[in-house]
Amino acid sequence: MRIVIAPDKFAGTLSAVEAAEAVAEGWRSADPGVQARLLPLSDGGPGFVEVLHTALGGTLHEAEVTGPLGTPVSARYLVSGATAYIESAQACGLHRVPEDRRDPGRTTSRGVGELIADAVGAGARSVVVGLGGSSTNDGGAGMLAALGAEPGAGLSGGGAVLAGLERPVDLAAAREALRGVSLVAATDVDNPLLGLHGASAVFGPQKGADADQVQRLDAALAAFAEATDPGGLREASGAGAAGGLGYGMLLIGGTVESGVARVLGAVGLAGDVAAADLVITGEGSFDTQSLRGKLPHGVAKAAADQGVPCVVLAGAVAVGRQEAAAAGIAETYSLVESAGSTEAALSRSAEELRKLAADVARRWAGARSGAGERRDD
Ligand SMILES: Nc1ncnc2c1ncn2[C@@H]1O[C@H](COP(=O)(O)OP(=O)(O)O)[C@@H](O)[C@H]1O
Ligand SMILES: O=C(O)[C@@H](CO)OP(=O)(O)O
Repeated sequence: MRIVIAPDKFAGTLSAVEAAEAVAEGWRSADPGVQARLLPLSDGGPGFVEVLHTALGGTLHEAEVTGPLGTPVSARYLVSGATAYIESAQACGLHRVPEDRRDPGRTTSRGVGELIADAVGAGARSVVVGLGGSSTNDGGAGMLAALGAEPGAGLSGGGAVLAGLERPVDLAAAREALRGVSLVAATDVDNPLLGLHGASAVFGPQKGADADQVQRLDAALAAFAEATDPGGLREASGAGAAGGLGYGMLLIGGTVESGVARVLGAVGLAGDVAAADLVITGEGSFDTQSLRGKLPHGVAKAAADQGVPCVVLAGAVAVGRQEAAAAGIAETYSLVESAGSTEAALSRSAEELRKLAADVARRWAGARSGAGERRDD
């Protein structure tokens, strides 16, 4: 039996690499003859650099940059050929901010701009920035300031102070810094910058904003949009990704591309799927969002395109059997169910994922030999 194990991270408990390894170990324990191809994946959020490095090789560069709260953090980006892959969450991710200090009015994306400048300085002609898992809501203002936008000081203090911007922001130096460089925002978030579906309203609460702060942050981003772009970039799909970092990148000539498509293409998923009997994917929470372009959906589609069955092993599953089947997913399995409780699934995630994978392996082995029966959980 040949299987491809291609999960996203289980946010908060397992990186994509750890999840893939746990599934492989569990499966092998029940089916030692299995040929397993491990392809841990990312949609541009946390894990982006690690999974691309695993798949592509290349050189990791380390840089000390401004963290989300203004203190330095160490971040790594990948250089493969003339392309640099930057993971914005390494510079300004939510996981970088202790829970009691979460405040999307204060956090800055400045470190992302410092990483872009570092990569361009190292000779990159193409810079792909993975967006997601951010702690920020500053429209990419900090990133732009690090690349030379003025007034720099007014742009690096987080999202809230943007409300006080009194004159147009001068983007000439930031655009000049990227002359001749292709800049790509890799994300599968299609939200605009502002309003009901914008960065503040949709992603502000997970970063610590209450309803009042969401309103204030949205107004501050509107002031930033007035000071930066009289045109329609604020409406663009993906402008609202990573607290508006998508918008900031669009302002300096960036384009938005699907992070899932970028990663699946870079790791060559289609070729591995074609040679497999079964594809396994997964993530922390497999819900209706997952069926709207998130990573497991992309993997399931790649499997369906080649007529290979796909199963999902997730922390929690909130997708019905029919919905999953319509997305080309044969079976879904939940760690919360197999471990017996959310607490157990969260606290013993690797061990429980190994056990679940072994159980699924026995069912598939049984089904293949005609002696067993598969069922959807
Ligand atoms: N081991 C686990 N067991 C159960 N649920 C998990 C586990 N790990 C993560 N989760 C759930 O998944 C959620 C994150 O969802 P995930 O799909 O990984 O990320 P995102 O939605 O940011 O892409 C967490 O908030 C948590 O509720
Ligand atoms: O960083 C963020 O603001 C959001 C959207 O880009 O990320 P995630 O989808 O990982 O919650």
